[in-house]
Amino acid sequence: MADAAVSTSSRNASTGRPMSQIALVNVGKTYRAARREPLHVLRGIDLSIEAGEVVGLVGPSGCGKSTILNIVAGLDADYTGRVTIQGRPMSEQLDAGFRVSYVFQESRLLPWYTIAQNIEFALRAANFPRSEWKERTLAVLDLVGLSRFKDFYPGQLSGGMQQRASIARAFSVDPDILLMDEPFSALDELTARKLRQSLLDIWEKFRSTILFVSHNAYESTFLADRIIVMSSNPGGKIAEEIDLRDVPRPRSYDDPALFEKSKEVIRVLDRRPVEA
Ligand SMILES: Nc1ncnc2c1ncn2[C@@H]1O[C@H](COP(=O)(O)OP(=O)(O)OP(=O)(O)O)[C@@H](O)[C@H]1O
Repeated sequence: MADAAVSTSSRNASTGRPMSQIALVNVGKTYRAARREPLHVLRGIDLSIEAGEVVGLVGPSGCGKSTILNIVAGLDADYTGRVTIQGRPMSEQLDAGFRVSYVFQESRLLPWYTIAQNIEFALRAANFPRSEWKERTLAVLDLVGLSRFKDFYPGQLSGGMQQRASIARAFSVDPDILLMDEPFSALDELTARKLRQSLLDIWEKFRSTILFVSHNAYESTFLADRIIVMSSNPGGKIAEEIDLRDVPRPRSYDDPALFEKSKEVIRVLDRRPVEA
């Protein structure tokens, strides 16, 4: 809609890129398969994520978290309702060059390319000039501690290293929106902690809008400004929002305030009152 067009004043101060507020309005999703009852996964979902905000989606298995990410990524266009980025239809914004990176639970690297070539592939797809590829590739591999492995093929790396490479690939294009589906769940806790911190360091610098899915209450509270807890009811309704904007950054896993918020997430997931 022209009246909601992105103006030059609404730009990210660090990157100069347009701001990327995401809104889902009355979004519904039904999976239909032959000889099966339709599965209504999402119904009436209203969700707004401010530009530069980090929002976590948590909820029981099968409640529709990945479905929401797929819709926001533009991978699933078969839904009802409206999804906008900065007030304009998402599909239009993606066509106009909004950069969305998606980190999945598994690395999804192209096995016939080296790690560096995988990242260059993403840079080419995002229209970065070839002259920038080498520097960007090395910079992101350095962030995830994989510089030495740039010429290795995915099959020559451990699962955790492959996942770090996929995170580097996502960061390489300076995404306006970063979507992550349990990105650290396959990693050992120490590596996961390092990568969460790297993610937040990059976010502090570039302020991408981040929407992630996690099953880990501590991870979610460490990363997020807000956590959206979804319920398992068939409508996939949003059960509660937990606000962490009052927990200062940089955060520490030892911060009692963070621990309290984690307990709150678990309480909502568990639907049990907090013990006095
Ligand atoms: N392509 C598909 N076709 C049919 N049903 C699907 C499809 N993708 C997902 N579903 C179903 O939709 C529901 C929601 O799936 P989704 O992956 O969004 O859940 P989730 O909350 O991310 O789950 P998890 O935490 O286990 O990853 C599940 O019951 C799933 O089986």
